[in-house]
Amino acid sequence: MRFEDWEPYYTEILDYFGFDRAVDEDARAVLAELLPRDDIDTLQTLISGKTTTICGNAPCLASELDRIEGVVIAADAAALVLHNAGILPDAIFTDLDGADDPFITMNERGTLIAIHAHGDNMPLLRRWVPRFPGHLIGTTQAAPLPHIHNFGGFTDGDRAAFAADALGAARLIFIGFDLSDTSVDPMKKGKLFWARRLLGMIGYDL
Ligand SMILES: Nc1ncnc2c1ncn2[C@@H]1O[C@H](COP(=O)(O)OP(=O)(O)OP(=O)(O)O)[C@@H](O)[C@H]1O
Ligand SMILES: Nc1nc2c(c(=O)[nH]1)N=C(CO)CN2
Repeated sequence: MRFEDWEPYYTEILDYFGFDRAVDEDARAVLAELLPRDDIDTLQTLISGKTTTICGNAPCLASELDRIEGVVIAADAAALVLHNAGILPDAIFTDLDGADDPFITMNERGTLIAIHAHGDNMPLLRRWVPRFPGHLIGTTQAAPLPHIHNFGGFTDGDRAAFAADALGAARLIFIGFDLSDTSVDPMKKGKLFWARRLLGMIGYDL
């Protein structure tokens, strides 16, 4: 998705949550400075033309692992559920608030980490980015830079779906998505509302 097409949704999201665009841009600069490489070609080769399963972190995830097909992308802490089940995801999309040491192990073993910069995760960027030894890309929800990508999408799960769609996945399968989850706090409820709305834009009514 071109940034001009994403920007009206981004502006609405900023208003909805009271986030500050300038701070997102500061985070983007921090990530651009910290990121040692851009493995977008690796991610594109992985996904292009393939069935891709996007794993969200709803409580139902563990019981839906038998639906996995093709390339496996985990949204943030969904990667830990996969790791505990002995499944190595091909990629993890994360703003790092669910990151834990197994992310490093998985990255060492070949999992590409797509690290998202936003106004509320600069300390996490500084703590985690230098620790990843393997394939990495950087993402932003603000305007992209040459090596910091914006495929559209907001939460880790829907951002992963937007990226897979943009990189030419043949078909997306969603597991671990419960966008009507009532067990979540009000902030998360708002994020899941946006995840549903944005996924609808690219043809997935969850
Ligand atoms: N019921 C759910 N609870 C949590 N995540 C869900 C749910 N349904 C779908 N997801 C997707 O799983 C992703 C990963 O969730 P997780 O709680 O690990 O990440 P998070 O970083 O805390 O979430 P967020 O991206 O909303 O900040 C979410 O970004 C969301 O897209
Ligand atoms: N500024 C800001 N941006 C975000 C945030 C967040 O908490 N703050 N969370 C996200 C993932 O859900 C995506 N983008």
